[in-house]
Amino acid sequence: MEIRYQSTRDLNAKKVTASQAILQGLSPDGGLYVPTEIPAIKTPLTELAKLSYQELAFKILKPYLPDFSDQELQTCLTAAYGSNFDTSTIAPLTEHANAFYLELFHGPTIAFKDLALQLLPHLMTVAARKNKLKAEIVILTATSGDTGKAAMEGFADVPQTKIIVFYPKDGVSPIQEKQMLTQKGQNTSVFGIAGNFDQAQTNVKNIFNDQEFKDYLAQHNYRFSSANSINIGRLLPQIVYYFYAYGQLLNAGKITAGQAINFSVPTGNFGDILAGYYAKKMGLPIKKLICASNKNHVLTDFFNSGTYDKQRPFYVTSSPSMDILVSSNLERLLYYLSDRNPQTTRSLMEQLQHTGNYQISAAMKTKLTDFAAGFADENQTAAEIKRVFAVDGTTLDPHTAVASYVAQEWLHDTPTVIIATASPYKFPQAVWSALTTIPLADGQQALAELQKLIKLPYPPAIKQLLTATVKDRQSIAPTKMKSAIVDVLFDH
Ligand SMILES: N[C@@H](CCOP(=O)(O)O)C(=O)O
Repeated sequence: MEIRYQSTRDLNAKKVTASQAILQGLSPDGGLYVPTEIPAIKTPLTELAKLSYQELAFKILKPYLPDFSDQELQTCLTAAYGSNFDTSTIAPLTEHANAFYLELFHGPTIAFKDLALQLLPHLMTVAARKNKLKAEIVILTATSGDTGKAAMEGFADVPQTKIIVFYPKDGVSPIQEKQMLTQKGQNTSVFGIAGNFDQAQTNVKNIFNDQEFKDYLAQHNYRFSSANSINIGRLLPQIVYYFYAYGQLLNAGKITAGQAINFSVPTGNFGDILAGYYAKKMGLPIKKLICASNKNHVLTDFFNSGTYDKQRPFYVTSSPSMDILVSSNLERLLYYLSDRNPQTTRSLMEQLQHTGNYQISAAMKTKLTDFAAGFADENQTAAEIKRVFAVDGTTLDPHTAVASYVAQEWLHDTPTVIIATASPYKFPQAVWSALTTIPLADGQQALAELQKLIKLPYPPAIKQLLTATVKDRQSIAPTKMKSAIVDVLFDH
């Protein structure tokens, strides 16, 4: 049976094709699309290890995208993973300080989101053609720093699309903000909101579910989709690099085929680590998926207690992309923990919405053993940057440092891959202050000072940023997101 997609909350189990799920982004009932089955990988790991990133991506993604022809998928992959990455290996694995780091920051926006967002626009374009879609697709995106830029970069000037991004105006790094404010493309718009990421994400989801608004837009030939990991088309491409990391370990003789390894994943919206969970369910030998959080450790508490409680202070940290208290993709995990029970999933999500918390059953809790969890506070994050730098001069960004810190407990008896999600140049102030007590200038000077210290060449994204024209920041209240969308679409 070919894979189709159904909502985590769909009591009638209505199914859509992969291309329809990608176009819709979110299920109409507010749930998230999940595949009707997780396909087992049949090719031996030793064979997968011989493939290029593009070839591997084809093998992994093809069963999930049965309504894409081989030719269509190949074309999308060739366009997505080429000279837009600064290394032909796309996602190199390096070894430092007794651990392996999967470098996912070699794409055009120097964050791991590029691995999915360089592909999604191509998948979306094919999906629109396949479904004979005439409407213009409006990609609504909430970001805590990385997704927004990567999504705009991916969708810039893609025909039949407009992309509108909302970010917390005081909750991203200056470089992340500058990356977004220098984005080119007639179809891109970005707004800073006077609120946090959770408000941006909740409002985006509410707008998605506002039938009256959707009907109004439909009359004007617009429909919504998403570039966040709530869109299954954003999540699936992320499965690939878990297999790719494993292959690189095999090729380097660091493990033998079948040997189980850990992945430590800096986690906010739970999309990246959920892709690892899919990889494990497909047959990749993973011992623990280590969910690494920052000071906003709602997920650590959930894994350790079975209770999810978002009612707590929201901290702005040095790892802003993880400053999240409502972790969207956990909904998909709840669906699996409940043996794919949409009723249970819906009820837990409704509890979260109405009371701010929920507790999973003892039976669901027993299934959390695929995961381990921990967090690093601000001092621990800075100390980890300093520790790894002292070992061999490698500079971690604060998100990677969180995962690296949390991984230390797990890497003694099992090879452990730390997902390195961003370049340190996205967070010069945080990295600098972790490495030295000398005060750092603001703006471009900060980058130059950091480069002198860490001696890492600027990636192309940073070189471009130095001379790019910066647009004025448009700040709005979170309650004005809908009117901002209307302004963009109707050019008010
Ligand atoms: N960390 C993210 C937040 C959104 O996550 P996503 O994976 O759902 O797009 C960011 O950098 O914006």
